[in-house]
Amino acid sequence: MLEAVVIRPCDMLVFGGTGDLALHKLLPALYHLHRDRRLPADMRILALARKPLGADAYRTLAERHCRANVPRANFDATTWQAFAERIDYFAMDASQSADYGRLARHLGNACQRGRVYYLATAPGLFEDIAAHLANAGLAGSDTRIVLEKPIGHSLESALAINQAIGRVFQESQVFRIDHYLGKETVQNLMALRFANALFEPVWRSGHIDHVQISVCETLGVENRGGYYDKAGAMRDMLQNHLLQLLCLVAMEAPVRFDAEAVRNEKVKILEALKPIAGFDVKDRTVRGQYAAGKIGGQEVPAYYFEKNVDSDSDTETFVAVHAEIDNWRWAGVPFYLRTGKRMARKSSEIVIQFKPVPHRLFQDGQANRLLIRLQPEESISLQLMAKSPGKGMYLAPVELDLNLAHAFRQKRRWDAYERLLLDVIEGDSTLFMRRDEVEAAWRWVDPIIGGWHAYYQRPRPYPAGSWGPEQAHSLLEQQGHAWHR
Ligand SMILES: NC(=O)C1=CN([C@@H]2O[C@H](COP(=O)(O)OP(=O)(O)OC[C@H]3O[C@@H](n4cnc5c(N)ncnc54)[C@H](OP(=O)(O)O)[C@@H]3O)[C@@H](O)[C@H]2O)C=CC1
Ligand SMILES: O=C1O[C@H](COP(=O)(O)O)[C@@H](O)[C@H](O)[C@H]1O
Repeated sequence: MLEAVVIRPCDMLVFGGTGDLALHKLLPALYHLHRDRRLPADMRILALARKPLGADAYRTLAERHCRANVPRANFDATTWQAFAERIDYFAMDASQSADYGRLARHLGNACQRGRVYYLATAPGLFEDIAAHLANAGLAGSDTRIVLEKPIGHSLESALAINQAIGRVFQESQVFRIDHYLGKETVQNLMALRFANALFEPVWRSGHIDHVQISVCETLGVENRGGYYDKAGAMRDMLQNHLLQLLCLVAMEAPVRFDAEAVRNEKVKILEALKPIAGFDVKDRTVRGQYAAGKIGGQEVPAYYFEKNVDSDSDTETFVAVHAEIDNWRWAGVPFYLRTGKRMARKSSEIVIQFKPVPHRLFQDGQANRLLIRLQPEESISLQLMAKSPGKGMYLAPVELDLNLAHAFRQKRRWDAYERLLLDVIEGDSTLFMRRDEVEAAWRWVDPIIGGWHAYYQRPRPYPAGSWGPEQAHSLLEQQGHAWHR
């Protein structure tokens, strides 16, 4: 079992402090934790990036983004002032070793304190940052490092990053973050499966017809075109978030709820994924790219007109995969995964479609369905068949609803990053990806990307505001299934 290393008092250094992630997600999450008195009282936050900014200018930038990203009712000037006193900024080029000497001098006595390094930068910088921190004597046993996804862009690059990080930090100091694991409903999926006796007997191929995991966004690539055009939906979303969701649906019950036990079970699922390579790639995957269309009544441009995107780009903004898990529990059960940008509605959900009853007594019966909704609202509902009132046995589906926001309405819903940042500070890596998980995920994804190149086909266009390319529907129709709406 991993020992959680207590590193208080500790500071947090955010590489990429001027970036989209730091300003939109990390600082608002830290603000909320500060407001709820969850942060160590003397914890300082040092944002790092190349942009030459003074600490005050950075605090002004941070305040603007926190005001925009924290619900109005939770933001007040007094709390902000106290939070802002924790924040400092240091301009440096993270790829230059000389800048780490300057950083050590800037930290001064704070060098004696524990530190969390949050790498909110492109993965291309991870190896340099780890090596330079070590050379500058800034990577002792009282430090932790948080790596944002995607870890690399292929198995080879992920191995190189993991090795470089492993040369400097013990695995127990490394936190590979996947913010989907911090979402309440995702953790509720584990509670549902492993704290209720009801589901386990039917949670298997004998009773489950198929599983759908969909993460549909209405957003385009916003101001992240430069990064996204090199990544695409497969590396940006499916390799990490969707495969993590699949693991939580499919894994065996861990013997304990701790980092090693949970991650041991997840990695078994990733290793049991049936390889998709060669010709199978054509039959079992669909890639798409959004064309011009309308979202919420507004005209939006095609992907290749987005800022910092190549005008001839063949990057996919949509991907759908028919996956299978080669183990006793799941043999023969299709797992359909789908994610895309600029789709008809923001909706992230997991659908567990049960098989029909073995012998039909009534005319109009439908098989049961469990719907786990992550976004926009969090809910879990089980569709059952019930008799419609009146004469005759006429059946209709009814929902047994667990509205989580309503059930726990007295409690503030935490953003995923709040929960995960606190876990890092407290040294709990249960909801973070272990090195072998990341590598197993790339081992499965790489041949699919390889197949796309080998049997080259441009991504199928789909109008912005639709549910993806037609071929994504055929992928399920071939098996007698359809995407849940
Ligand atoms: N944005 C999001 O919602 C999410 C992002 N992620 C991941 O987080 C990471 C960062 O994403 P995002 O914030 O969107 O990216 P951005 O491009 O918005 O930010 C990159 C940051 O890195 C800094 N940076 C770049 N090069 C250097 C350098 N040589 N030295 C020091 N700082 C540098 C930039 O500042 P400057 O140019 O001033 O140096 C900037 O602060 C990516 O890996 C992404 O996949 C993960 C989940 C969600
Ligand atoms: O990691 C990422 O996630 C977001 C979607 O996150 P969500 O919590 O809003 O569902 C996605 O937009 C982004 O491209 C990706 O890098």
